Amino acid sequence: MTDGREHRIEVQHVTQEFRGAAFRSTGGKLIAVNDVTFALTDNPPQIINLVGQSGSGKSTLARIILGLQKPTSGTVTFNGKDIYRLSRRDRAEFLRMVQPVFQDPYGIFNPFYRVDRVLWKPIKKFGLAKSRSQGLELIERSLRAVDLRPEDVLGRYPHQLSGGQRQRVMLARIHMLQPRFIIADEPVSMLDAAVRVAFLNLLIDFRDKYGMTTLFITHDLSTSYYVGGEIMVMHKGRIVESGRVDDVLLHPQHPYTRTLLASVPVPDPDARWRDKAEVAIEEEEVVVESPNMEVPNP
Ligand SMILES: Nc1ncnc2c1ncn2[C@@H]1O[C@H](COP(=O)(O)OP(=O)(O)OP(=O)(O)O)[C@@H](O)[C@H]1O
Repeated sequence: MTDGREHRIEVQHVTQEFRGAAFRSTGGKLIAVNDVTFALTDNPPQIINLVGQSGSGKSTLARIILGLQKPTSGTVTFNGKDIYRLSRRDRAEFLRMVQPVFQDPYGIFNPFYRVDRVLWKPIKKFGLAKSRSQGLELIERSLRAVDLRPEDVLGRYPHQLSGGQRQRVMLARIHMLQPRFIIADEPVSMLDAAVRVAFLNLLIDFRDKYGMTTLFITHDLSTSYYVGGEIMVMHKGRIVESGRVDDVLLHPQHPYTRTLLASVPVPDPDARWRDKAEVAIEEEEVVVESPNMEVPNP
């Protein structure tokens, strides 16, 4: 649970270059992330969308923020400390407080083990329970919090669950850990529309009930429109436009944002999806008082 203080991730002038023969046409290197600066805070908690087409650098940036890939230059700090130079103790705190959700968590599940293992691991690693029965109680509570019935999940192997159930198990894990930040990289792109909405509602719930801030990475503008909040548009490694979702999507300023919007397929005439999107944005306007991102002009 939150300790009442503000937690902050600062991404400052982060650049990631990749070098290799594959990039011969661009001088032997590719700048996947180009001088990106912004801050995430859990005060107030919110969902910040990071959108851009395939190859724009979103996943690379996510990996850098998660501490999985040290950038070529620039820094990422968590509560003021460089995440690539943390002490053992601070790193343990960072690993608990900043949790990933990936496109398909299948890679995180070992196909030879029951899914229970993914839920027991954080309990052991972070000492979340004093006894087996307390651990089981925590697991069951977290599964129910993400609308999964423990009896439908526990004791099963990953392939025996649907993609939506596997993603919810990852959210149950997050519910147990109560991190301050979720870095969600295309978490719903493999889910069908109904399951997708349910997953997005849980992220919104996590923000409202537990004060978690999510960096929500997607190439799909309609999901950004649904979750609302803030949005950053990424193009060729740079953040080219940012602001509130409704402002940016309804009144795009940057030509790339306009192109992205123009490439959105005509929406499915599913009136419920549309209605919910509008309601979500109206609610956002009440909940979020001020933007908490600082993004430089391109
Ligand atoms: N390890 C790597 N080595 C070389 N090039 C890489 C590496 N990782 C990513 N890239 C390149 O960096 C660019 C940005 O990739 P990245 O995966 O961050 O984009 P993305 O916006 O997340 O795209 P997608 O939505 O398709 O995942 C791409 O051109 C990609 O090919």
